[in-house]
Amino acid sequence: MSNEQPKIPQATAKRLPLYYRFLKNLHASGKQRVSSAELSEAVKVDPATIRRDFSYFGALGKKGYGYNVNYLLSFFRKTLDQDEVTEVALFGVGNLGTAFLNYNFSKNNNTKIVMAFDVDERKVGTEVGGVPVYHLDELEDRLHEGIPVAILTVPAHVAQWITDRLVQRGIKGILNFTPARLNVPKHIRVHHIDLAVELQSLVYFLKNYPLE
Ligand SMILES: NC(=O)c1ccc[n+]([C@@H]2O[C@H](COP(=O)([O-])OP(=O)(O)OC[C@H]3O[C@@H](n4cnc5c(N)ncnc54)[C@H](O)[C@@H]3O)[C@@H](O)[C@H]2O)c1
Repeated sequence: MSNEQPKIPQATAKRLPLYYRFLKNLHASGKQRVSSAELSEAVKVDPATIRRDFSYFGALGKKGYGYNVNYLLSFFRKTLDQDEVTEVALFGVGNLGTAFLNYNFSKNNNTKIVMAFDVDERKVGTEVGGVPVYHLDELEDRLHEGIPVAILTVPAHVAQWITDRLVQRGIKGILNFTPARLNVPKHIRVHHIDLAVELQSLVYFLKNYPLE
């Protein structure tokens, strides 16, 4: 993100990709403006929050007019660095890893998995979803400074070992799908994703906070 951008709260920043995707579709269908009520319906965020979020972007909706789609899109593009692709490396081309490589975040065009690593000789040297799979032994040679993010879809028992090597190589962020809790220096950001926890949480909310 460029330094000229105003600082926006983290909660707002998290909603940006949601807004961005919806506005891109609106733009593609030829719409010039959108109301906070329409946006709210589409992205499931309440209109008051949308108005507050958008005020950080310098977009003040006009009564009876709504927001200018082009203005918002160009703001989001700059803020999300859509023009600058962040390259990502993936570790572990198994069930989960293969699915990610085939998907390759095509809807979210500012990130791209550019290489993958595995130790299985049947996978090394192949391409999955157009992404080359290298042997883990090649990590230090292949992983260069231009790749700040890694996705871990390896067995849990090798996760910390690979993480230590990634840290040595200057990685900045790790998306961890393994159940292992990773130890990293303070300046490295780890996001842990656990589908079981997400599912449990959904079931809990269904039971305790039924909608309508
Ligand atoms: N977070 C979640 O919600 C969630 C859901 C399912 C699975 N998982 C976890 O994700 C991970 C992957 O699951 P999966 O079902 O794809 O497993 P998998 O066994 O299908 O795939 C693991 C892959 O890692 C490779 N591998 C093994 N050791 C390696 C190493 N040292 N370096 C690089 N690659 C190595 C294997 O060859 C294999 O291709 C596991 O840790 C699993 O517990 C997480």
